[in-house]
Amino acid sequence: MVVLAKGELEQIALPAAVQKAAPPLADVPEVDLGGGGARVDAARAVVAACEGHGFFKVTGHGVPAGLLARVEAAAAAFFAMTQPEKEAAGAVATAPGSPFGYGSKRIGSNGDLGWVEYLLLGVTAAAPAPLPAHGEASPSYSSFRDILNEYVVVVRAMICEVLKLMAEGLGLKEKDAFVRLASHEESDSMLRVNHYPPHPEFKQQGHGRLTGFGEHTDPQIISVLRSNDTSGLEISLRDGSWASVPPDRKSFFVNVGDVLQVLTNGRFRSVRHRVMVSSPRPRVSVIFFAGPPPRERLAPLPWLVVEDGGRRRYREFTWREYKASAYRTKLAENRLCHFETEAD
Ligand SMILES: O=C(O)CCC(=O)C(=O)O
Ligand SMILES: [Fe+2]
Repeated sequence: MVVLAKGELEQIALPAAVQKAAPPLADVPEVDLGGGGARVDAARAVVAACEGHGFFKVTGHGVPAGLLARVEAAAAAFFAMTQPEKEAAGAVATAPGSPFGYGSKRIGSNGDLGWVEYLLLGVTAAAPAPLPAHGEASPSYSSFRDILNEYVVVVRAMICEVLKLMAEGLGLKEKDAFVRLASHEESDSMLRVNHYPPHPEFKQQGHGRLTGFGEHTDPQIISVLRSNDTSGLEISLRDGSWASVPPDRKSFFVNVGDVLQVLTNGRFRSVRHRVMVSSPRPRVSVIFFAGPPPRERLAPLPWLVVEDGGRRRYREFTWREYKASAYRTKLAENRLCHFETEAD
């Protein structure tokens, strides 16, 4: 269970002005991967969604419901362990000083706080066991890791399919422009399992909503999220207002990340999102962040620069450089602005 000190609670509880619940997102864009329609239509739908909200729902993905249920149950069992057990299990999954492992309330190392606890794991492209194995890990972490390994393999396959559709929909000659980054053997991907404990009773003090995970964009290429049926995810719309995403445990949700915004020269939108906690039920989410290899040089794709009238909106940088820059900033900061080119 997450326990908060008094000062921390003040940071996580929201000021009265933002206590009002965000309205539900009326038109969640949906892409059916099930082969029901023409491939060209799915490719067009993916591109339209990435240009619009930078966010869409994936149905017809073929990931067995039984696997999703096992992941959810194993995550719930992991977070139901005692605090010392979680810390011990999370610590054996990582080397000291790394961002990976179990964390509670503190999101990253720059002072961001949230009503959340999580397990963050590095994922390599080497199948079939992408997550680290440790002989001395606790039994509950070992079985959780095995289930997550299975999950990573099927979700990565789905991500590759989505990335191919994006290139097709954009009419790129290089059909593997995106997928080669996520399937490269050195791809720097991560898996985060988030647990938002039920909202504690703070009503007497006037706190109705807490920040679960503060607003941010995801730095990678794309992130693919699956959650239980508890709401909380909100996305920022182009007019700056927030909309809550109705949960759907049968589907996946895809966020465009910063890298994809750069590769598409700003045509796709890296979506700002956050998680608000107001439910008496816990929220459990699992997010796969598909990142490029650390040494990969990232820049707008030439064809998309031509289509944009020759204006190149971002300078070239490596993923390693971008990550180093991102880790120095607070969650909510705009990180891409440091890599923008001057407007003519
Ligand atoms: O837990 C969620 O539903 C989303 C969290 C998130 O945006 C993240 O971990 O990057
Ligand atoms: Fe995120």
